[in-house]
Amino acid sequence: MSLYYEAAAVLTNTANIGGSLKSRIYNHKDLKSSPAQIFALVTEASKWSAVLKDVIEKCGLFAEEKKLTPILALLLTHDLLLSKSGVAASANHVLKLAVSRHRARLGAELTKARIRGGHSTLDAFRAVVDGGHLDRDQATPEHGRRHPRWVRVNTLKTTVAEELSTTFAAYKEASDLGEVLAAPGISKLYFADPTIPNLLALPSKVDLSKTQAYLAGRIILQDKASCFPACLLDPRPDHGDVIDGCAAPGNKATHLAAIISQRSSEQKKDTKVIAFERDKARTVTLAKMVNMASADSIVSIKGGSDFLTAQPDSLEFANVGAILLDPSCSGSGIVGRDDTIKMHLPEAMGAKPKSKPNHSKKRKRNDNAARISDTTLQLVLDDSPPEETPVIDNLSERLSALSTFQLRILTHAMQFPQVQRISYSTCSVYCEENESVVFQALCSSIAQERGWKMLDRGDQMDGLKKWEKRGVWDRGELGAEFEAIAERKEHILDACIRCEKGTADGTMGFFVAAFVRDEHALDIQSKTSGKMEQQATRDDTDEEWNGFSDREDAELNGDRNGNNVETRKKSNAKKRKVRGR
Ligand SMILES: C[S@@+](CC[C@H](N)C(=O)[O-])C[C@H]1O[C@@H](n2cnc3c(N)ncnc32)[C@H](O)[C@@H]1O
Repeated sequence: MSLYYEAAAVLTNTANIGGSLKSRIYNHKDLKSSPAQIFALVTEASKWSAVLKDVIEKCGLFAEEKKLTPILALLLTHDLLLSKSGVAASANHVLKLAVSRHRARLGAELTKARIRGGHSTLDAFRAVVDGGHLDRDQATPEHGRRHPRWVRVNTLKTTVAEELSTTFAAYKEASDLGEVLAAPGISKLYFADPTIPNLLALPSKVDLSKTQAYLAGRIILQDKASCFPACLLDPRPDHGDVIDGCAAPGNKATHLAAIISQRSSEQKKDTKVIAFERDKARTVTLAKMVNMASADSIVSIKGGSDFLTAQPDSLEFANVGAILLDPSCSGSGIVGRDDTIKMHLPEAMGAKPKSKPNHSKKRKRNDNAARISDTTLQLVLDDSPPEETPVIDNLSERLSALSTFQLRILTHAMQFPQVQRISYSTCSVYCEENESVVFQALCSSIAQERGWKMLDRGDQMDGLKKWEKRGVWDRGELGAEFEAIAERKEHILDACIRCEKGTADGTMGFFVAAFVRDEHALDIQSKTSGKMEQQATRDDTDEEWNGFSDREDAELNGDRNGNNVETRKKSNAKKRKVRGR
């Protein structure tokens, strides 16, 4: 099969592989042409498609060439007029003949388009197309405002200065985020984010997926809002280990690792991130990401493990002082991706295209990678793992189930005796999953008993303190169930942080809040546990010791404080009756 038939088959997805352009090409086992050649042909032709559609239609190609489909006509016309090596087929190949017969008329139409656009030469025209300036429509996503390509520099492996002088050496510094948002999608511009350290904003369509920095895990593609939780949690060496309760694909876990590593080395402490992930398949992605980010020595993965079954009193977590929770949510804040290619397909005058690509009926539910209409074909370029998949069906039912689960996981985290800080985040725009969960958690018996309160705005890291979008309450008067916090409502909302999608901030829709323990409550607890510990040790001397079981052996190995495991286990069991909701 020729290069053109194969490229058209990839675009119409006849092999039913689905997913992004890259996965359709690179996961296709039977291609005769080189995948790189097909990828280059499709992406180059898409850049020119707004011009070529016009050229082909004005030339009336379909009236004479009945065998050409719109996609084939576009790909062949591209190579005939714009590729240095011309159409990649033998001189008498049926496809080559179908377009080369019309070379003069097609060429004349391209010249007219060039002159109409005010480009003096084909090279000048090419520079404009390559710069992404041609098609405003192509540069602007459906939600109206452009979304930057956010890049977190992984300080476990490199520094911002090093990346600016290598990966981004050809990039110019923008004066503000607005300049990045207004620039054509593939412009070489960057803006260093003032809120989050080591974060850069680039124009939306800059493709970094083939750069050494991306392939080696020196840079991580992570939305600005998704960087808020680790910064708000602000883990310090004296907090001890940190749990990430819902970790895959691993953006926040690797971000935590980077922050911890920087601070531990400053203070020579050896802290780690314990990353829970319930889903086995997503655990594989998490492990890959942790490895790629060189975070293996800091992040310990508990794959296929439900955080809700983690025992707060277990010795394994005795050194845990902070927990990051980013549980499953409705995903309603997720922004549609901008890294798509769009092909404008030619039509015969007054007629529909002869061969329509695979229609949406055949698409899998929730497959956002490809969208097809009669005149345009749109495909996501590559498959970076999403943090969350948006809920589409039965939203109100799902919101109720999600918020129940979110509250459960948050109050579970509040039960860990040594934990001093918790961050709670969602990529949801709904109050039910955000402020409402925070209010309910603060009113829970465990929060009251353990002295959990909000991390006040004034105590948040500098960039987040200055962030203007704060919590909102759109559910009217607070009911009796919130009596315990009614007086502090505004104060609590001011401690919550929101990001809105489709604004000049360039973020997705997001929510994050952090909780800390009242110093007084911590004091009381440590005195109480000290007394209980002494009592438990006295009790233990009266009991017969039967040696360690396998599980206890494992726990012994995990006891980083070198304490007697039996003593600790028994005393822990007596310490407290944990109460959640
Ligand atoms: C929103 S995603 C987390 C994104 C991640 N924090 C990041 O930044 O890359 C939620 C993840 O939590 C996992 N999850 C949900 N409930 C869980 C539980 N009870 N215990 C552990 N993982 C859970 C889901 O499988 C999913 O991978």
